[in-house]
Parts: sequence; structure tokens; C-alpha cells
Amino acid sequence: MVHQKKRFETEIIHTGYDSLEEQGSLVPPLFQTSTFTFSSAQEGEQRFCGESNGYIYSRLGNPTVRILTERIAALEQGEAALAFGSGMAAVSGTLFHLTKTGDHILCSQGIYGCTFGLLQLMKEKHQITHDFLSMDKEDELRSAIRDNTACLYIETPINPTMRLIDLEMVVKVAKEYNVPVVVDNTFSSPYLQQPLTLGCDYVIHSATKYIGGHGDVIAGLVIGRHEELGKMAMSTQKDIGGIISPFDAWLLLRGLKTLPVRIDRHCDNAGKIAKMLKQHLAVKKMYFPGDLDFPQHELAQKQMKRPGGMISFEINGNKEDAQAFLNACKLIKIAVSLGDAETLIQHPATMTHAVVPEEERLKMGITDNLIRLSVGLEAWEDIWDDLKQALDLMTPENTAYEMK
Ligand code: MET
Repeated sequence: MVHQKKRFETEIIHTGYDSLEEQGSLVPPLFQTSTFTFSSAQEGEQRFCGESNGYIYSRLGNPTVRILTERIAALEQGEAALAFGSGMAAVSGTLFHLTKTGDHILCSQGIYGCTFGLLQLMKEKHQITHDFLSMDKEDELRSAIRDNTACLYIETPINPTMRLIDLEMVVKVAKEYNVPVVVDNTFSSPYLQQPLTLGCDYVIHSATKYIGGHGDVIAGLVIGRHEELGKMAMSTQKDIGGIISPFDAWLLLRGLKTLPVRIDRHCDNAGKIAKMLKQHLAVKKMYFPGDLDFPQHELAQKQMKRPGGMISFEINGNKEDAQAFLNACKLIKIAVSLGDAETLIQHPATMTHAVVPEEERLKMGITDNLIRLSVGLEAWEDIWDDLKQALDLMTPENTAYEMK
């Protein structure tokens, strides 16, 4: 199919698929098959040695997965994409692709707990070391890049503190040293932020979150240059095998179609909830890029189309108070993950970032009273009513302890 570039909201529905090539089926077919038959032994031989094009086996390629990867590559404005069985398979695939024993990875000061765990593993097994850096000053960044730095690994917004990294600045410095920049774009989705257009080299998504959007898939995506991803496919997919299932790719294609509509609604709801949260006495600090007092509000406006649907906040009190607050929520579900229709709330210190040692966790800004909220698609008034009744229990006259 000749691909003529259209606007984001159109590409997300049409790219990579022509219904007339599939008997008019409006929706891309689900090729739920492990293997593909050859018309002859010779054809099998030709496919294995690359002399003829065609599918062989779903670990090496699948038509439903191909539509997904072509579509996400177009949305992130990359040349190619790979789909993995989880966000962490996408992270580990990318980092294993970019590093060798003895290398160094420079990370944003704050990364998802399991990514932190992966870096520990890479250090123990392959002597691949890492450092964390706020990356808010050019000179500090220059001094932190070493001869053996294999890549910069960045989350922005950072899970769960919502701190941002100025990608334009980071790319400028990284290019001086010829170091690739990898960005986990999960919190924004390609609708709000497209790091490759700023010169970053790889974008990663936990597609489990906003891209799937319905809480029914675990998957990951990597977008980047054709040549590099081709090599990554040969190692991390052909040989290590962390691929997505065709059904999960099909579910992601289904979820993806409504991404712009969903994200706009997530953003609308989050903006309203943030305004209310900020005024509540039980809320000590709030971290939301759309808040005028958010220290990086200007950067958010420069780098992101809208501030997103994630809010973190500290409540007055300690870990037990934070847990009591979560327990008092009724409509809002206590769960990790994010980007679903349902509003989800979680306690990073004991859940998503529980594996990070306390000292490191505090350096990342994850205190015991920090709470992360993934604002869902419900009526914002109902989300707020639920938060308010739980927060009201935390005010001095009516403390969490009375609830217990
Ligand atoms: C297994 S814990 C977390 C899942 C997900 N990455 C989150 O941040 O919520």
C-alpha cells in the first residue's frame, strides 16, 4: 500500500492497513497462528535465507503485528517499530541491544522500579554500570557522560514524580558525544509528545498503558531507525523471543484508534482534579505538569501537547496515612498500571517502586506519603467526590487514625 501521510488522528485509524487487501474486512484480521505454511520445501529454504519475502513463524513476524508496528512507527514519526510481550521486554531489549559488558548507562533521576531492577541485574551479570542525573543542566550532563556511556535512558514525565527532562537540551549534548538517547514515552503517548522529532533515537512504550487503554493487555513497543531495529529484532525477538502475541497486537490496534479522544478526556479530567486537589488541606504538595505552579510548567508547554492524565501528590502524614487514604477510596481502584478508563490509585513507595532502596527512592523524590493517581475517563465530578471524601478523613479534625 502506498502510504500518503495524513494527520495524527487519521493515521492512528488507517496506517498500515488496506481493507481491500483483506477481503474488505474493515477491521484488520487477527492472524492467530504460530506458523505459516510454505508451498514447497524450496520456498521454505528461500524464506529462511532471505531470498523470498513472506512469513515463516510468528516469533519472526506476523501480519497483525506488522500493522501495529507500522502504525506506531508512523505515529511516533520513526522509521520502524518492534512489538514486545511487555513494556519491560521492550526496555530490556533496547538496553541489551545498545550495551556490552563494561558499558555505562546514564539515566534520568527517577525511573520505573522494574527498570531500576533491570539496571541492577545488568550491573551484576554484565558489569554494565549506571548513574542517575537530574539532567537539568547542560554542563552537569556533559561531565556525566563517560567514554563508555552507551546511551542516555530517560523517562519524561518521570514515573511517578512527574519531573520532566528537556529533550531538546539533552539531544543537543548527546549529539556532541554521539551517544544515543532512549526515551520512555509511556506517560505521554505519541499523541502528547514525540521524542524522535526532537532528535532522540529510540522511543519505548509500555503499551499496556495509554496505547492499549482498556486494561486488558500487557505489551511493549520500541520505535527507532530501520537498520538498528532490524538488528534488535534478530537478537531480542528471534533469539531471545520476547515477542507480543497476535491477539494482544490486535487488541492494541483496537485500543489505539480512540487514543486521541481518550487522552483529551484524560487531560480534561486531570486538569479539573488537579485544581481541586491543590486546594484541599490534606494535600501537602501536588505534581502535575499542567499546574501553573509546577516548576517545569513552561517546559511542559514547550515539549508536550497537553499535560497528560497523571497526577502525583503528597498527603500530610506518613506511609500509614497514605495507605489509609487509599483504603478510603471507593470508586477509585487501588492498582498499579495507568492510562485505563478506570481511575487508578497507587502508593509508589510500597508498590511500583518498592524494589528501589529507600535512600535511592528518596533521591528520586518518592516519599512515603506520595500517591500516584491515573485519572480515568469517568465523570470528573465523581472522581473528585471520591477523592474528597477520602481526603476529608485525613484533615486534622478527622484524621486517618480515627478511621482505623
Ligand atoms: C508491577 S508494578 C507497575 C506497573 C506499571 N509500570 C506502573 O507504573 O504502574
